[in-house]
Parts: sequence; C-alpha cells; structure tokens
Amino acid sequence: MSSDQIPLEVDIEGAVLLTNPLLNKGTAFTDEERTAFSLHGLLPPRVGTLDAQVARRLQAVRAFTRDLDRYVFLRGLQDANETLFYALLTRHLTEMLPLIYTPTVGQACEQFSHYWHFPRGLFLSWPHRDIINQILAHPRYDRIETIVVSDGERILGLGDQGAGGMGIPIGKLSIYTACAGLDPATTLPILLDTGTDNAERIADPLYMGWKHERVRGADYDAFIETFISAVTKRWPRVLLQWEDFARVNAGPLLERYRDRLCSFNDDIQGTAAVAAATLLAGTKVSGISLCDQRFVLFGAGTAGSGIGRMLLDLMVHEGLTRREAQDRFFAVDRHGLLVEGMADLQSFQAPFVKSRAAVAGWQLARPDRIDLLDTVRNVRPTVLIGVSGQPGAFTEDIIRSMADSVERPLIFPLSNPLSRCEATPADLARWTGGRALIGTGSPFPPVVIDGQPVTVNQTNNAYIFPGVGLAVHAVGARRISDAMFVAAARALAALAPKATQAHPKLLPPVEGLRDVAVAVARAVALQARADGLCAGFEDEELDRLIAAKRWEPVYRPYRRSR
Ligand SMILES: NC(=O)c1ccc[n+]([C@@H]2O[C@H](COP(=O)([O-])OP(=O)(O)OC[C@H]3O[C@@H](n4cnc5c(N)ncnc54)[C@H](O)[C@@H]3O)[C@@H](O)[C@H]2O)c1
Ligand SMILES: O=C(O)C[C@H](O)C(=O)O
Ligand SMILES: [Mg+2]
Repeated sequence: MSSDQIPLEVDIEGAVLLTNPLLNKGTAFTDEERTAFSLHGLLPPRVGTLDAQVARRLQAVRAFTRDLDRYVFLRGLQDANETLFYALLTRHLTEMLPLIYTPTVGQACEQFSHYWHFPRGLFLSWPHRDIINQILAHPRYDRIETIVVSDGERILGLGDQGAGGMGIPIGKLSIYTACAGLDPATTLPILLDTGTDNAERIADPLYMGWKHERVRGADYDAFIETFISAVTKRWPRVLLQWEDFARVNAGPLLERYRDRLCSFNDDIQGTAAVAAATLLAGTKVSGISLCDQRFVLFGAGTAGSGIGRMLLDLMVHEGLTRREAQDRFFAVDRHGLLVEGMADLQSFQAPFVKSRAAVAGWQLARPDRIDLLDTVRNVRPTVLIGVSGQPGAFTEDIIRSMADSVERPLIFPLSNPLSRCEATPADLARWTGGRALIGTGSPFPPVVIDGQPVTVNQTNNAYIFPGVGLAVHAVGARRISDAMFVAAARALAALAPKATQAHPKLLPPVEGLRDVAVAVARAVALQARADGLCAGFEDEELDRLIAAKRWEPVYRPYRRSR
C-alpha cells in the first residue's frame, strides 16, 4: 500500500472539517467519510473526484478577465482546500505560476488591504513585540519547519508595501510546496510589521497594517533580535528564508544571523545562483568562457551584490586572480559607475568599485558622471544584467551599442514585476537582430525571431530556493553555505537544454520546476555534506531522503480517530 492510501486519523467533523484547508476535500469526501464525519447535507450529494475538482477550478480561473481576480480566486481556494489548490498548481504550473507568484503577486501586495478575506500566516507587529514568544507558542505551529519572512519594505521593484508584503512569503511558500513538495502543514509565512513609509498606504483608510512610519535603527534591530530569538527557541532546526528586505537591511541581517540559524537571503543568494546558472548556460551558446566575459551590472543593490560576488567567486575558481576577475566587472548604480571617492558608496559594493585610473581614458558624454551608456560604450560588455527596478533603463542606444561588439550578447533584465523590467524581450530581440540571449525575472510571452516563437528564459530565483529548502530538510542541514548556492547554480546550468538550434533555451521550462527542485536538492545536499553541515549519508540514500520529504497533492482516505 502506498503511503497515500494509508488512512489518516482525523478527529474533527462537520463544518469544522470543511473549513480546515489542510484536511478539507470538498465534494471529494466519499459517502463513507460523509457518514463518519457528519458531512451529509453540508455538501451537494454527488461525490466528486480530485480530477473533476481541478477541471472545475481551472475553468473558473480562466473565466476571469483580470489576473488579480484570478489571484484572489486562487488564494481563496488555497484557504479552502490546499490539496486541490496544489493539484491545480502542479498540473498547470506554467499557467498558474504567474498568477500566484510574479508578476501578479506584486499587484496583490499593493491591493492587499482591499481584497483581504481570510488570515494566512503570521503578522508580528511592533506594537505586539512583547508577546512574540506567546504567539509562536500555540500548538498549531508545532509542525513548522520552513519560514519565509519579509518586512515588506522592498516588494519586488514596487518598494514599500508594509503589511501588504505578506503576499510574497505566501507566494514563495506556495512554490516550496508546488515545486519542492514541502508539506504545506510545515510552512509558515511571516510578515514583520514595523510600519510603512508608503504615504499612499498610510493615507488609505482600509490599510490593514500598523499605521506608523517605519521603525528604524537600533529599535528595528532589537525587534528582529526578539523575533529571531523567539524563532530559534521555538524551532531550533527551522529553515528561515529572508525575502524582500530593503537594501539597508538585507545584507546585514543575512550576515548577522546566518550562523545563528539555518537561513539564507533569497534575493542575494537565490538570485545569484539563478543568474549564474543562466549565464553559464549562455557561455556554452556564445562560445565565450566565463573568464573571457566582460560584465556590466546595472543596479548594485541587494540582488546585484549577490550576483556580483558569485560571479567573481566563479571566475576565481576558474583560475583568475580576484583582481583579474574584478577588472572584468563594472557596476552602475543610481549615481553612475561605481568609482572610488564617489558619494554614497556602500560597504557591500566595495568589490565592484573602480579606481579612477581604470576609467581615466574613457570617452564620456559628461565629465562628472559615468552613466550606463558610457559604461557600455567603453567596456563593450558581453553580459548586461539589470537588477535596478528601473523600467526602460536598457534603451535602444545602449543595447545597439552593446550588440555592435558582441555576436551573442547576454542580456538579463531581471527586475520584477513586468512594470519594472529594464527592457522587454521583444525590444531586445529587435535591437539586436535576434542575437541577444535573454533572461528576465518575470514571465514574458515568447518573442518572434525569424518568424519563430522563441521562449524567454525566466531567470527567477524560483529555480533555486525550492531545491535548497528540499535539500536542507532531506539531509537535515544545519546551516547554508555559499558553496551550496554555487552547487545549485551548477546543477541548474547542467539542466539547460542542449544548445543545438540558433535560439537555444538557457533554462529548463517552468513546467519542469518540480524536477529542477530535485536536481538542485541533490547537488545542494552533497555540498552540505562536503561542507560538514549535515549528518553523513550514503550517496545511494540521497534519492530516498529527498523523496521522503515530498508531499503530493492527493487525497488520503480518512478514518475517525478514537
Ligand atoms: N529575477 C529574480 O529572481 C530577482 C531576484 C531578486 C531581485 N529581483 C529584482 O531586482 C530588483 C532590485 O532588487 P534588489 O533587492 O537588488 O533591490 P535594492 O533596492 O537592494 O537594489 C536596487 C539597486 O538599484 C539602484 N538603483 C535605483 N535607481 C537606479 C538608477 N536609476 N540607476 C541605477 N541604479 C539604480 C539602487 O540604488 C539599488 O542599489 C527588483 O526589481 C527585484 O524585483 C529579481
Ligand atoms: O519574487 C520574485 O519573483 C523574485 C525575487 O525574489 C524578487 O524579489 O523579485
Ligand atoms: Mg525577492
């Protein structure tokens, strides 16, 4: 008997059972179950199947005209019946992912206080900071193994969304379950509500968060410390993913806590791994090795510094000195190219700052600033990566200039959602005569090149974090090293479809994300063992350990517990 057929002991009945999203089966409760759990009369009489339920919900999703309405409908389904929600998601991943995740989740965060209907996850707010331990103590959280936490300050490229940022942890954890197969009963989205500096939210009478300017500095740090202390006390072995924190906090929080609990920052480390993987696959197509590329990074913030550091490490690993690797790397932020002596340089940007001598002979449009076009003209990059949240920043001039000096330019406008992307794939294809190898953070429709539709690679950290989480739980990793993310990147790059045609894909398709999670998990688990971060296991055991952590969205039979 497979584990899915082993009856589950259930001790609730009637409407209470039907309103428990982890146990509800809706019309699929059998006649025997309806008798055993006092459900007759509460459901229409015909017993349904999961297949029929998926078909019913799918046609309902498709009947809406706006994606935000589809999102609200799907979130309602998640709150009503998680098995059905995940069955629908996993069977129609390519269609559903953009609805429950990027880009629609961005709009959902902005509109959070307007469509909200049911609580999910935990809101831990500044006014309640003294009772965080008490809140976490409830037995309903006994099984928690994975947390995604945000404070809502940098939601995609949409800025501060305050409490509405909760959409992001919910969406990320939905992907953990849909792709990595983590049991939804073990996941917990958390929003730390320390206020918002978004004037529109504060002015909105319906805004549901704490109406107060953001708490900052020592008070903020103390709040986070209280939170992490409570988390580590309650769940010493939990996996915690930091998500969508502002630049000022993202890096420092990762460094402060990565040795205190099993944690990582998805925007820094997950993004670096997916960008590196897309790039490594791209080098195979362009025929230019990693160490021979010239990189321009646009937006040297959280994601940019993570990508930059991983690329420098990879080049050093391939044989360059750190200095040689840095010489190939140019970073442009809001005040232009990062050059020594510039105002507002951040410590995490240090590896990417150029000496004045390095740019001394450059031709510039104006003497006091080196902008992206200047940088592209002088560097003649082979790789251009955007993580700036600035739509339209990759202009026709810039892209044509880049394409003049490289046959297959690698161009990755990674900013999310669609409205924040540095350039559309259609424009990039047009301006480069179809030669660009493109990766975007958000999903775009295929571009037509030489009359053929070409899939746009979705260089999104959803290719990485599910596999990392799966590995952590499969082998009980205590901490997450940078090498584990490098292993994830290499494993993903190895899954790139073979580069046979003129427009090869650099990433496996989104519908394959479940298999991607397993392949990434294998590599990450092996690296965790090599780094001494988990208990030992035999190679032959690994597939079984991974499979054991995978929950499938199917209905198990229920038996009344005595
Ligand atoms: N594809 C993915 O998987 C992925 C992952 C993480 C982040 N992102 C996207 O990347 C973007 C940035 O995220 P982040 O966490 O790095 O944010 P961030 O705020 O930490 O960094 C953004 C950086 O862009 C800079 N910037 C702002 N305006 C600029 C301008 N006009 N010119 C040049 N630089 C400018 C900022 O100064 C900052 O350093 C967001 O849109 C986010 O959605 C995508
Ligand atoms: O959420 C995403 O789609 C990717 C990334 O984590 C982001 O912040 O943009
Ligand atoms: Mg993010």
